[in-house]
Amino acid sequence: MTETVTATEELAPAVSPQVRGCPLRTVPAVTASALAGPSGLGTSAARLTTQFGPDPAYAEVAWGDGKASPLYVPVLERTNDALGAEVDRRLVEWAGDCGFSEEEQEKLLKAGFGRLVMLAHADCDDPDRLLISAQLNAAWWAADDYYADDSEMGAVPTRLPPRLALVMAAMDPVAPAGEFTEELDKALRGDPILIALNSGVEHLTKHGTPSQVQRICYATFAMFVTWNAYAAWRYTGEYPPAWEYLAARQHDSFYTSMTLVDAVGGYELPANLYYDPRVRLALTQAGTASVMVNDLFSVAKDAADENPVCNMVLQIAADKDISIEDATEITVDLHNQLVRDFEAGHRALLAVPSPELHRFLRGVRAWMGGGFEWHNTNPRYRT
Ligand SMILES: CC(C)=CCC/C(C)=C(\C)COP(=O)(O)OP(=O)(O)O
Repeated sequence: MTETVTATEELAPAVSPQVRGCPLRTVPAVTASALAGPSGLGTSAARLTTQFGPDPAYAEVAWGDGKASPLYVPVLERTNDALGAEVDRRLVEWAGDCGFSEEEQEKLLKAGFGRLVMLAHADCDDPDRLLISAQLNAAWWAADDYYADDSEMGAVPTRLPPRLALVMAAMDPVAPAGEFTEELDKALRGDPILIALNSGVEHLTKHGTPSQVQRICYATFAMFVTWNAYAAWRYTGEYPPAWEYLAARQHDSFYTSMTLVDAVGGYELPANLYYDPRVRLALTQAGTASVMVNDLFSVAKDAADENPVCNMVLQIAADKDISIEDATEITVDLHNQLVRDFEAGHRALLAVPSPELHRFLRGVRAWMGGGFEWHNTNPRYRT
């Protein structure tokens, strides 16, 4: 049984838990240490870092065209081009079976989601298990592009919520309901994205536990609430301030991808450890940091859409009326702080006697390193 740190034990002194008289549940002090100065669970870990020097698992790395400040990222743990190419080959074959056109299959191959998962899931050499992650990531990305973000690919803000409701039905089977089931099945078989998500979950079901499968479903459904918020913002043209976008982004992040770390690795982090507030915090830090990398690389693409896509750099530039370059620097700082907070939280969690937890957190760290490498070398983000 894991020791659980309660919110009240860990209240951050600099963050008021009272807003208009309502007590707020706050995060454990691992992150709060960054806001409130040295106190709490993460502090001794942070001191260890200063005492023994920098952790060699992380480095400051130049990115993009090299003009902005470096990103502090976990070092890449594994690269294996042949393995990445094999996962990509299987992924494209599967995409054809799902009904994606040849042109779409070619785009998929170019995006290199097989390479992404080869870089990110450094503890797995099995192309079939890696394929689970490639399928789900490719399908999430396809839903994001075709339904949510890309107007040229058919994304329409007012159509997004009902489309996402059908995606949920594709991932999490609806109970049989007589005559209504027939029409639902027809709809679920009529769209390659729905077929892909259904098939990706089915593949995961063969290798993962019921708890892992539902974990992935519910992380995806939480992500969809954020997508609906973006759709409302883009429809009304009333874009959110950076703080509100960042809060929403927490549930629309590579946290969703990281939910697959143990299933792909062939083990299970038990649910009560996975959802321990300290672990949850570390995972949200890692997921948000990784998606800040995505925002940094996507600025030009996101700004170019006829309904500009929400992006941390763009929101900060608009909020503060500053240049993209200055907003980029603020986003780099935010990213680097999130990674350092993850690093401190990870170190503190090494005290928990669970080999699965240690493997999982290392896997999450590797995911961050692989995700960065993929973005930094991917044609999708070249302007
Ligand atoms: C892989 C995954 C969880 C996808 C869901 C949405 C997501 C977090 C991204 C695709 C990344 O965000 P964004 O939509 O800004 O990505 P692109 O800039 O379009 O690559």
